[in-house]
Order: sequence, then structure tokens, then C-alpha cells
Amino acid sequence: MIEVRGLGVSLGGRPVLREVGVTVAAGSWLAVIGPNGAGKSTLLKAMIGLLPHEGSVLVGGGEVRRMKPRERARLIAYAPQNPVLPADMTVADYAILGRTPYIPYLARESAHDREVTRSVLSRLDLTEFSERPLGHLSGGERQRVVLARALTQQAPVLLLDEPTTALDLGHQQQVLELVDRLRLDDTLTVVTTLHDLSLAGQYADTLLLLSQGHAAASGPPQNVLTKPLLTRHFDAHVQVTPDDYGRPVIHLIRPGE
Ligand SMILES: Nc1ncnc2c1ncn2[C@@H]1O[C@H](COP(=O)(O)OP(=O)(O)OP(=O)(O)O)[C@@H](O)[C@H]1O
Repeated sequence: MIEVRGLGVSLGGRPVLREVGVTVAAGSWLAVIGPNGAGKSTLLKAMIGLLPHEGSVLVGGGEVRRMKPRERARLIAYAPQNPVLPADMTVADYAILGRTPYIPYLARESAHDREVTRSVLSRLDLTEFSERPLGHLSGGERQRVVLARALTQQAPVLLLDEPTTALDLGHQQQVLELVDRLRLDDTLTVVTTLHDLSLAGQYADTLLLLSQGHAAASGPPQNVLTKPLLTRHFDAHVQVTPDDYGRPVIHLIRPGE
């Protein structure tokens, strides 16, 4: 569903991604991990065609940079890490913007568009906030609203940049479970950046470890979430233990222990 080959991106005259290649099969989940500044958000932005780049990014068989915005929006939904939100717009009005690619020019949203939006808001525990202005929400509520807008888009490819950073434990689990259920029910292809490596290992089929703009490792979680790789690329003291299902769990340990 997604095929990235020889991707290179320069920002401010500096190379930020170099020769990155990755393939994501339809219906699978790729988690992009790596230290701050490694290029994770840049990779997602390149996948949606927002950045000039070298190499190719194919989504659904087509080059993203050649797609018309409406065509692209029906194929790829993207929830950025820190979007600027219009403070006076209500939650419901913002979430229904995800339906824009389906609304004919000069027409209004249909009953179906409103129903999709209502259902997504309900699944994200946001019904009670529907009429609240975005400027009157907590950080975690705002993050769920950004995700809601991406989900109302009902695109087969979902790119989520750090979807859980501002969420409490329960909402982290709720959001990731919801994304996984949609992935399985509707064969969505999911790409997320995630700083929580244990969560990345629990939900993703494949991990891509970016380090200083290049792909340092990729593969199933147990091959990427290893002590040597994490120590080298994150410069951290960690212990990796399997959970009850054999998936790697990462613990930070005090240096010297
Ligand atoms: N517009 C820009 N101009 C110049 N450099 C930029 C620009 N945007 C990002 N960068 C740089 O590109 C590098 C990669 O940024 P990116 O946001 O992709 O990292 P990241 O892996 O998502 O980091 P984090 O974990 O901190 O979110 C960083 O060094 C960043 O400073």
C-alpha cells in the first residue's frame, strides 16, 4: 500500500532524511521510532506529499506528489503532531472538516457526513465536547479531536504523528485499540510515530528505527527493540524483557544499576 524508495529530504539546506526505504502492506501497522530529530515527522510529511523530496513515495500504487489534493485526501488521512487549531471553532465543526473530500463544491455536508462525524466523536469519548470551542479543551482532548478529524476522513491509509503523547493511560489504550479495530475491520494501513517503544511493540507489525535521518533497523518488534540497538541509537540505559505474549517491554534503568 505504501512504498518508499530512496527517500531524501532536505530542510533549511540540511539533509534530514537520506536514502530511506520502507514498504507497508495493506492492512498492516508500521511504527516509526527514533530519537528526537531523527526525521520521523518528516517521513510522515513526505508520505503525504507535503515535502519536496528525492526518490519516490507510492501510496496505493500512485506517486503522492502527483495526486490532486481531493484524490489524496480520500486515500490518506494525516493527523499532525501539533496542528494549529482555530480556537473559536467547535469540536463538531472541526471534526466534520475530515469529510471535505466527499462534499461536492459549493454543497453542504450530508446527513451521512454528520452521522460519520457523530459516530467518530462518540468512539473517542468526545460527544459531550461537540459544541465546545477548540480553545476550551485540555491537551489530551485536543489531541483526540485531531484524531477524530483524521478518522472522519475514512481513508484507507492513516498516518498518525505521535497520537498518544498528551493522553492519559486509559485514553492511550482506547485510541490505539480503536485504530487497531478500524485497521482490522476496514483493512486500514496505519503508520504512526510513537515515542513509547513498548506500545509501539504491542501494536505495530513492523518497526522502522530512524537515526540521524537514515533507517538504522526495521523488522518485527523483537528484532528492532533490542538492548544493543536502543542503547546505541537512543543513548539510553535500558532493559528489554518479554511480556506474557513474548513482546518486548522496554524499561529505563538507572546508569550503574
Ligand atoms: N522547516 C525546517 N527547517 C529546517 N530544519 C527542520 C525543519 N523542520 C524540521 N527540521 C529539522 O529536521 C530534523 C528532523 O525533524 P523531525 O521533526 O522529522 O524529527 P522527529 O524525529 O519527528 O523528532 P521528535 O521526536 O523530536 O518529534 C530535526 O533536526 C529538525 O530540527
